[in-house]
Amino acid sequence: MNQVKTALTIAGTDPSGGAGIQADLKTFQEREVYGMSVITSVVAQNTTGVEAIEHLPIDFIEKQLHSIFSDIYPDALKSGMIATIEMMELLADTLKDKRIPFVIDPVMVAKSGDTLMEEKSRRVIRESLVPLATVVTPNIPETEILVDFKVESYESMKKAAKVIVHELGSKAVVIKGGHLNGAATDVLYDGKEFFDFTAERTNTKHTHGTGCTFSAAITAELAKGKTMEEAVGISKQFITDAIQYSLELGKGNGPTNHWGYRLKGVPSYEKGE
Ligand SMILES: Nc1ncnc2c1ncn2[C@@H]1O[C@H](COP(=O)(O)OP(=O)(O)O)[C@@H](O)[C@H]1O
Ligand SMILES: Cc1ncc(COP(=O)(O)O)c(N)n1
Repeated sequence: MNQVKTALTIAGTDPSGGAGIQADLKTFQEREVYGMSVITSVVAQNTTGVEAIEHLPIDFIEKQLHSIFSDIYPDALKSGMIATIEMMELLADTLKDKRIPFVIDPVMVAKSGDTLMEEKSRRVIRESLVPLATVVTPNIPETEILVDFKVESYESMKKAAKVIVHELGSKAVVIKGGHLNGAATDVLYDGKEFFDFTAERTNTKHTHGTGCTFSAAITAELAKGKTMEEAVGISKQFITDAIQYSLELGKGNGPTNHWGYRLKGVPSYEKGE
């Protein structure tokens, strides 16, 4: 039997199941890697927004990390909601000598507009975590905070990508164009070359958890040993299908559909429409 690959997510929770740890674990399962999780913050949220946030004590996050790394060593890991400077420092300290792919989704603000990362931590992530990343996956507003200039066009995405790799020190970056108009184009830069990943924009408000799902898919593919270009390509297709078949659940912005890719080519009456 082939040895199963393992992936770890270090992030906050979403009890409604569309974003955060829950989205990551569903994605790991769909991408056929064994999923593990370390919870940083427990978030009372749903498709309409965030009601309350409780950060776990820092020594308890440390204990969870110890439980993982002393037992089932992951083949790749990702971080999502890392709200405080103490959490960033703990993570940096834990990961600095570990030679496994590390995907950072620099989650700052939820789609609902609620803050998920303390204001004062937003700049600290640049110095503490980004230099350790194999790849960072910011959306446009997060990119603007990382690079300190406006990103409103494809050319400025490329300029920001260069800053994130050459000045902030990440090995690679994928800047997600979900927040711009027109086609959904993401730009991967690996320090040498640019690669574009473009998909038709789906006209839907049900995009809760898109960033989490996309970065979890990249993590799973890197765990399997795919190259960065392959991992991003597979994950782009995965998230495009998940958005195309997103779910009208809840009263706000519904979640993406983690098994969307399985519905392609399936007659509509079997899709439950
Ligand atoms: N309406 C859409 N149709 C197709 N792809 C989309 C749409 N919105 C976002 N995407 C894609 O989903 C992924 C996540 O991007 P984005 O929504 O910008 O992240 P975040 O959740 O961090 O804000 C990217 O690949 C982006 O291009
Ligand atoms: C715990 C947690 N992590 C991340 C997001 C961002 O998800 P999105 O911006 O796609 O709603 C979220 N809502 N909750």
